[in-house]
Amino acid sequence: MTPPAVRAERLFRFFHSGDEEVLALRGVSLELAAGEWLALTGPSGSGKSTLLACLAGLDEPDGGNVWIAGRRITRRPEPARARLRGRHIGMLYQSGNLLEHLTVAQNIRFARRVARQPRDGDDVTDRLASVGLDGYADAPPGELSGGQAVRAALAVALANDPPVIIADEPTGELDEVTERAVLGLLAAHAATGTAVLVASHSRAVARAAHRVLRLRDGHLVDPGEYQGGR
Ligand SMILES: Nc1ncnc2c1ncn2[C@@H]1O[C@H](COP(=O)(O)OP(=O)(O)OP(=O)(O)O)[C@@H](O)[C@H]1O
Repeated sequence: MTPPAVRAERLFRFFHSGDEEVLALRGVSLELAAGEWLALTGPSGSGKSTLLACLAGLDEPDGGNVWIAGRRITRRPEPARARLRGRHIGMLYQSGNLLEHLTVAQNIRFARRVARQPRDGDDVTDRLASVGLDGYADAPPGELSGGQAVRAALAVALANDPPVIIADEPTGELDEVTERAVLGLLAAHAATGTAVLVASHSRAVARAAHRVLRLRDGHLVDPGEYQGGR
């Protein structure tokens, strides 16, 4: 049987802030199948970013484990986590994952280098066309509009052709029309078998996703109450 694209089992994460202990995740378990698009919602501070960081191996949970395509990414040294992330996960952030001193095309090629992808897939023309950015290969990120920057960031996140996309509030700064276009791109990727996990406050994201999970105070609220439509 094919393992889930993402599986998390009883994740705990604590932070110390002065004398206080913050329980950012309190036993979160979830599964995401290939081709499934999951929206993660919840109030500010409920643990969404912490959960995404633990799933992507950017942060190590204090308890529990995460498997990406059947491979455990937790309890491993950072280089091993980075290798798994490079091979299996595309990360998309609100603040963008573009290096300002490189052009859009150079950003994509650099992301492929980091993920140890072969050079023969370095032609970025198709990649830019697939996110609606034909003709922007030589543009520096600083000259892109907000919507174009998110599209470019998506092309960078997809540079390693990952089976899993993890996005933290990717449309937070976009107008409705541009947000819809970006959600359309994510939907298209889910339709080709990519697992998509998007943390967002946006109702449009929750409406577009196949399934909605809601975090509150570091744990998932009864999912039955929050099923979203396709
Ligand atoms: N590095 C850290 N050190 C201390 N506390 C932290 C750290 N990272 C997160 N927290 C705390 O953990 C809790 C969850 O934070 P997190 O950023 O995951 O929430 P969030 O749901 O993503 O919020 P938002 O929607 O505002 O981005 C918060 O109480 C936050 O203050």
